[in-house]
Amino acid sequence: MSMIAAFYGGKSILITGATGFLGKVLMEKLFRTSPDLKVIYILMRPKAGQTLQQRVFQILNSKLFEKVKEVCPNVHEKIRAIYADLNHSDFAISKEDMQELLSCTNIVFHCAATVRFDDPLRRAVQLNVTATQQLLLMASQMPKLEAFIHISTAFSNCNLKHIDEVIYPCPVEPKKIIQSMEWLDDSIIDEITPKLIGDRPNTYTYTKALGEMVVQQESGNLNIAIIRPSIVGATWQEPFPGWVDNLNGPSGLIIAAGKGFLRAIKATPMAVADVIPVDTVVNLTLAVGWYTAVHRPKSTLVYHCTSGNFNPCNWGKMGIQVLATFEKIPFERAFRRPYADFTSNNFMTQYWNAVSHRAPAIIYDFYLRLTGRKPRMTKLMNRLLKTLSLLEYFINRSWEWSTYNTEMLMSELSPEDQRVFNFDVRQLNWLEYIENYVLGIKKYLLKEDMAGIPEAKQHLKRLRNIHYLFNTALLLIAWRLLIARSQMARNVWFFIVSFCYKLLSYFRASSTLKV
Ligand SMILES: CCCCCCCCCCCCCCCCCCCCCCCC(=O)SCCNC(=O)CCNC(=O)[C@H](O)C(C)(C)COP(=O)(O)OP(=O)(O)OC[C@H]1O[C@@H](n2cnc3c(N)ncnc32)[C@H](O)[C@@H]1OP(=O)(O)O
Ligand SMILES: NC(=O)C1=CN([C@@H]2O[C@H](COP(=O)(O)OP(=O)(O)OC[C@H]3O[C@@H](n4cnc5c(N)ncnc54)[C@H](OP(=O)(O)O)[C@@H]3O)[C@@H](O)[C@H]2O)C=CC1
Repeated sequence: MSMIAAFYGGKSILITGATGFLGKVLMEKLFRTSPDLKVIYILMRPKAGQTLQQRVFQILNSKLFEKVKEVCPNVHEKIRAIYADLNHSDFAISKEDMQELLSCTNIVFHCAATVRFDDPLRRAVQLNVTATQQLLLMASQMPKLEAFIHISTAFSNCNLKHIDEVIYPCPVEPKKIIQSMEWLDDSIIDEITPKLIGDRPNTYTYTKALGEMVVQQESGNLNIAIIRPSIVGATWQEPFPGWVDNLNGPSGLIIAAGKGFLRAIKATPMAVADVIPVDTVVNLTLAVGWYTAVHRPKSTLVYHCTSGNFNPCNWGKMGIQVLATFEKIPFERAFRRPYADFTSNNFMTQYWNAVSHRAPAIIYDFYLRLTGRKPRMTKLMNRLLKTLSLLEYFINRSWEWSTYNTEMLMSELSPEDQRVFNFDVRQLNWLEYIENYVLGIKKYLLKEDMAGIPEAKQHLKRLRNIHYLFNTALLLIAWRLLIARSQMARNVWFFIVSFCYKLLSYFRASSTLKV
């Protein structure tokens, strides 16, 4: 019997960010392994014209929850969607709901965050720092609370090369940052942002570091732990391999490469691709929840959930395997044949951006205009280039994360828990994982049918022929222009033609002799 699964039985669990990538997998695993849990409260907001109930209905009826419905048929009754907007000072939770949350919650998993790299500092602080502070304040009023688990990121201290499982201080106190956001106007905030984030690449990593400081400072008597996952990727094993539902991290770029938009990328092939499957993060999170509540460590423990020092894979290997998978499982209606290369210097990056990204987009938009349609490729390409520039920082560096606490926890688990809540990435086969990841993107993100693979292959063959035809035509035009302008080119051309003619005559003569 799994001790961790038994621990969550009968518990009232509060999850923020339950509608996000990580939150959904966390809920799924909780229901599947502890179907006797009492209730999961999810703090959520209506979105895209959907009410809370419609959003919950959609999640529970998705493929991800198919197994849950077998083991926990009354799962609908065990989810309590509570209206909350973490951008509001008191989360805009009703009095009655707040009363219930405060009096019943046993465990809190705080997953909600803005993970955008380009968010203005004010927005990132509100969600990643102020909301964390407010949630901790709520937690301190929960008499039955056993553990508070805060999800951070392994990149919160990406300005360092070696990162320990400790909370590093930022130069300006989070409380001061929160206060200043209340009275500074947007233009001043924009001006001071580069100074505040210092040698971090964006407001996301900076505010996640501030969030950790808040957790440390406001922890009081709470049992708290922090989990720092690296780049969260598709599921490895559970509930099935390859599940993914958003474009963050590598997923968006895999689509861009598979559809033939992305042809070159500024990346260091030998840099470690510290991707971690989302189900591994969830297993560690649930194990940490159990350990924190049951063993009550004296201080706030930080757990790195990374793959690099257990089972490293680099971007070069990942890129090659992604491209190899496209051969077997191509995406439908590709713009160009998938082929991408890593470039290492700025000049080559600019060159490939002009030749392989911008020029084809301009030509295609010109074609769309000619055929009376609305041009869209240049806009799409500009977005892709913006995304590439934001991700560049992470694919040209390697980090070392120490994992003492994570290894300690692994050794504390019973063999059964090690199996049910497996977070040992030494067992991960990268080639298999990447293939399933690409397949998952095709099925669950692009919603493409596997029956369309022969047609997709046929389409790629047509694109290859168009490519050859285009290159040949280009070569001939260039050559024709050269001949018209240069005597030397004419001489070379005359030499080649007469040489070919002689070669042909020779073969013809020798074949006549044989007969
Ligand atoms: C040798 C051969 C080599 C061959 C190589 C070829 C294969 C390539 C495979 C290798 C892949 C390598 C990939 C490396 C990726 C590394 C990522 C590292 C990240 C580490 C970060 C730390 C981890 C974390 O803690 S946080 C989680 C990560 N967070 C993110 O990833 C967020 C990033 N996203 C953003 O910040 C924004 O969404 C942004 C700025 C990218 C776009 O903002 P914008 O306002 O312009 O657009 P949106 O409204 O958000 O969306 C508009 C449009 O774009 C689509 N989109 C959104 N995100 C992405 C994305 N990441 N990639 C592509 N497209 C994206 C979105 O769906 C919208 O589309 P619509 O059609 O308009 O709906
Ligand atoms: N994905 C990754 O690669 C990594 C993620 N992490 C961390 O993991 C956690 C989860 O990330 P992930 O699941 O990928 O992120 P998602 O963007 O998929 O999910 C974010 C969640 O936060 C919720 N949220 C955002 N703003 C608000 C708000 N104002 N009020 C209420 N809820 C809000 C979203 O709700 P809604 O659906 O309504 O928008 C959503 O449920 C984050 O803390 C992130 O920093 C760490 C390392 C890597």
